[in-house]
Amino acid sequence: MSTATPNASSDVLDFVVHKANGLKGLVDTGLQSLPRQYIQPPERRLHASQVISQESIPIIDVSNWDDPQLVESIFEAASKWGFFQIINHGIPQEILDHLQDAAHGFFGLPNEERKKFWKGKSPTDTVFLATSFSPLKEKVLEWKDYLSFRYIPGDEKSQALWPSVCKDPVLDYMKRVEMVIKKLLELLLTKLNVREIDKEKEYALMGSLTINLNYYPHCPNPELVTGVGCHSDISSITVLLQDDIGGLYVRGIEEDSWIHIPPVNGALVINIGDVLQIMSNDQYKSIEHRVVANGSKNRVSVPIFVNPGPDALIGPLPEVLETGAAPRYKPILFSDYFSYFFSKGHDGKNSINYAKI
Ligand SMILES: COc1cc(/C=C/C(=O)SCCNC(=O)CCNC(=O)[C@H](O)C(C)(C)COP(=O)(O)OP(=O)(O)OC[C@H]2O[C@@H](n3cnc4c(N)ncnc43)[C@H](O)[C@@H]2OP(=O)(O)O)ccc1O
Ligand SMILES: O=C(O)CCC(=O)C(=O)O
Ligand SMILES: [Fe+2]
Repeated sequence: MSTATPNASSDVLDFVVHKANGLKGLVDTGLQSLPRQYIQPPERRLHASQVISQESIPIIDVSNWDDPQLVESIFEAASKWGFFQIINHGIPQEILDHLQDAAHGFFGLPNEERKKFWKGKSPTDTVFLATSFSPLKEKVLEWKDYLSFRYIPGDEKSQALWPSVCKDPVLDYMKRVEMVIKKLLELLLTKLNVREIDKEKEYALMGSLTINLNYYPHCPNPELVTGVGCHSDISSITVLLQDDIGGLYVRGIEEDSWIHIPPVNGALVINIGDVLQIMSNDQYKSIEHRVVANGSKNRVSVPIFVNPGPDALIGPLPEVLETGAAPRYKPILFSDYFSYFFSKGHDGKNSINYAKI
């Protein structure tokens, strides 16, 4: 059944957020032109002149985790770019393909089926469907819906309530990717003089895993909107699977320059988040990135936010300060940082100032 496209600004917010139709529901009304609610001011759009093609972020082969050169390559990429792609990580292509199919499968469900999982209505708090970033707090909405899962290994009771179209693909992926996350964190921490990740450090680095299925529907005027605005992640690291459409840009070293992260079949994009920048006292960089919308294709991407547990206290690691370096951040409770992050629209790298001394 088709529904009329809402047009007044308040109708759009009501239809998309309060009536739980999401952006996908809006696009499915047969949207011909862009509602005002989604039009970004010019200074928040990415212009072709800002994109540089001479630079690229590293692609790192991780087939041998014990290779001494690997730790150096990861250290360099995490310190300089804050972003890199990994290949030959051992997760079968079939598992990655099923995950992307699951994202399309969920967002292809009838509106009434998707709505059952809307934030605040979902049958379990370990999965919810949402839109944009902080839709009641931001000035302009982002061109994105997402289905978010909190992954707790062995939590079969709540996982039984996950949408059946994506439950198994998400769980199969999570079981395989956990080892990759642990290896990456081990290598990153080795270069910070941490010899062993004990239980306390493990909780601070990866005490909570969130996996999102992001859905960016095709857009009638992609140049006027933003898929995801300029931001850095708050995670320790983020592990992202993107499809073959492209659209993810990372801030370059030159003033106001942006570098495209090209889709590489089977690769995972890894980025350092604010938590690891803070723990490393700025040795590692959590770099701003953004996503542009596409005029003809529906893009999916699947980030895993490797986050601290909510009551972890985050600050520069003692091992990092052993050199006598002055701490640049004060200890913060991760749950406070999380709430602060979502209390406003995306605003580049400003969130980390919350923790700065
Ligand atoms: C997305 O880009 C990201 C994400 C990240 C994330 C990293 C992560 O680790 S988690 C990813 C999943 N996201 C979340 O878990 C955050 C979800 N939001 C919240 O938990 C809360 O909104 C809050 C941040 C704690 C703020 O709470 P509060 O101020 O009390 O506001 P609420 O009561 O929750 O909301 C009011 C009202 O709005 C509805 N609502 C809020 N957000 C959304 C949304 N995105 N979509 C749809 N609806 C939303 C909410 O349900 C309430 O509705 P009522 O009908 O009950 O009034 C890292 C980097 C990135 O770029
Ligand atoms: O969709 C993407 O490529 C990246 C999304 C992202 O940056 C995020 O969800 O934090
Ligand atoms: Fe991000």
